[in-house]
Amino acid sequence: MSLVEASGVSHTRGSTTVLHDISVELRPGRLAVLAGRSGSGKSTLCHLVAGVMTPTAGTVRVDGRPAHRVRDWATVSLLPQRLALATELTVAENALLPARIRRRTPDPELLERLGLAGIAGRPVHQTSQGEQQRTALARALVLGSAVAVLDEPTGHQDDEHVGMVIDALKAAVAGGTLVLVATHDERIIDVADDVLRLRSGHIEPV
Ligand SMILES: Nc1ncnc2c1ncn2[C@@H]1O[C@H](COP(=O)(O)OP(=O)(O)OP(=O)(O)O)[C@@H](O)[C@H]1O
Repeated sequence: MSLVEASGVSHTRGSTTVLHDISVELRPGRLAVLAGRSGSGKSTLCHLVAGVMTPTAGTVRVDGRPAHRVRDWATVSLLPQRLALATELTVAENALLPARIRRRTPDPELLERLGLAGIAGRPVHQTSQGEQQRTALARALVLGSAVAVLDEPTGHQDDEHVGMVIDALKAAVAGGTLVLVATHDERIIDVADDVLRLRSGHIEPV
């Protein structure tokens, strides 16, 4: 059964149509990659699946509901390119916030897995960009959401930390999450279950 279903989706930003008639179905427990050059429409499609934008035409459904109506982190979480962390709060406070709000016990290994355990108590404004990106990634994974939408999760990571990020993605998939990653990082594309290639807003035929 598909968890994310986009049907006939087109999207216009300003005066430009940036996605053209996209139809895809994605199942739970998969690592799905949106690959494509800069400007091909990856972030836009991520935002539509995460429900923070609504398509100009067509429908995006998550678990049978219009994506923009979901608004529940346990159903769809998002790692945006602009991380939207609370910089006065600590790494752990940011990463674990969704669990705290829902009174859920977070996976005790999550911060360790992402190399954040040693800086868990440090305010985010005293951390590097790569650390901040992994903090926002932990926040997207902490609830074991049905769908985790991750926009360029390795954009600020060195090789060692790319390995950690990939391990965290695999752990989420093993737990049943549909992980949807926008990336041009071949190291993630290599381990993906499904690869959707975007070119100028069109899905390329496989
Ligand atoms: N706020 C905006 N207003 C108008 N056009 C936009 C806006 N944001 C993005 N676009 C345009 O939409 C198209 C798709 O952008 P998008 O950010 O989805 O691409 P992307 O594949 O994620 O790129 P990148 O890898 O650089 O993040 C691009 O042509 C871009 O110029």
